Amino acid sequence: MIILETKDLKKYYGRGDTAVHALDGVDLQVENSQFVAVAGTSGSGKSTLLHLLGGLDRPTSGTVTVDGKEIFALKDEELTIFRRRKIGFVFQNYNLVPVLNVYENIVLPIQLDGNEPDKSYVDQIISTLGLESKLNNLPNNLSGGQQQRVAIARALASKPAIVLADEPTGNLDSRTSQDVMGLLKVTSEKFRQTIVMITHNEEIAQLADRIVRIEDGRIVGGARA
Ligand SMILES: Nc1ncnc2c1ncn2[C@@H]1O[C@H](COP(=O)(O)OP(=O)(O)OP(=O)(O)O)[C@@H](O)[C@H]1O
Repeated sequence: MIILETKDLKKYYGRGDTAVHALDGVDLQVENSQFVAVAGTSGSGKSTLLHLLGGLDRPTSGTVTVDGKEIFALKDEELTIFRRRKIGFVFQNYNLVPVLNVYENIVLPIQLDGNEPDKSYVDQIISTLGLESKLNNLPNNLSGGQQQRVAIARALASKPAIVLADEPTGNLDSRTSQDVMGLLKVTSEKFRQTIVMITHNEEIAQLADRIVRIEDGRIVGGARA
């Protein structure tokens, strides 16, 4: 089943002759429970693509369909709710709330949506990511790799349709990067979680199930599921 699809997706910054064609007609399909890396050099359009897949920005033209819903047909408020329910984000700089402990951070998006966490599912995620002994810690007392594991747990906990990861190992040393990548792969398999990760690092990209290559705002390899 296709869980994520873009059609002729374009994002231009500016107008006329000086416009930057950050994305220039992207057609992409991602199968449910796949772990996909989007790889490309700096300025190729990776962040622009990820922002559009997550509904954080609107395209110049084209569509993004997540779990059967064309997201840019939604009004801003509807899109905010859809994003909270259907998309988990993992950022390079973790984006944890410093005054909340690890457990509170993990269940925060579920509570913000007015729901109770599925305790057994959250417990499975916590144990898979090896965070059982850290649940009462504040993020500042954790290493970078541990903080990123918390961010991954938070992204997974609400069972989103897709997890979008923006250079998730960008702030980590190479050994910790390998650990975090291994955990992303394990969680994708164990929880049948679709993950789309952007990276400029070829070694990191190689650990995904599939590599989509982007150059100058166009997909040049791996576009089809
Ligand atoms: N807000 C903006 N205004 C104007 N141009 C932009 C804006 N955001 C991105 N761009 C341009 O769009 C192109 C694609 O940028 P994008 O950030 O998507 O690339 P990237 O592959 O994520 O790069 P990096 O790996 O360096 O983060 C680049 O030429 C960039 O300069």
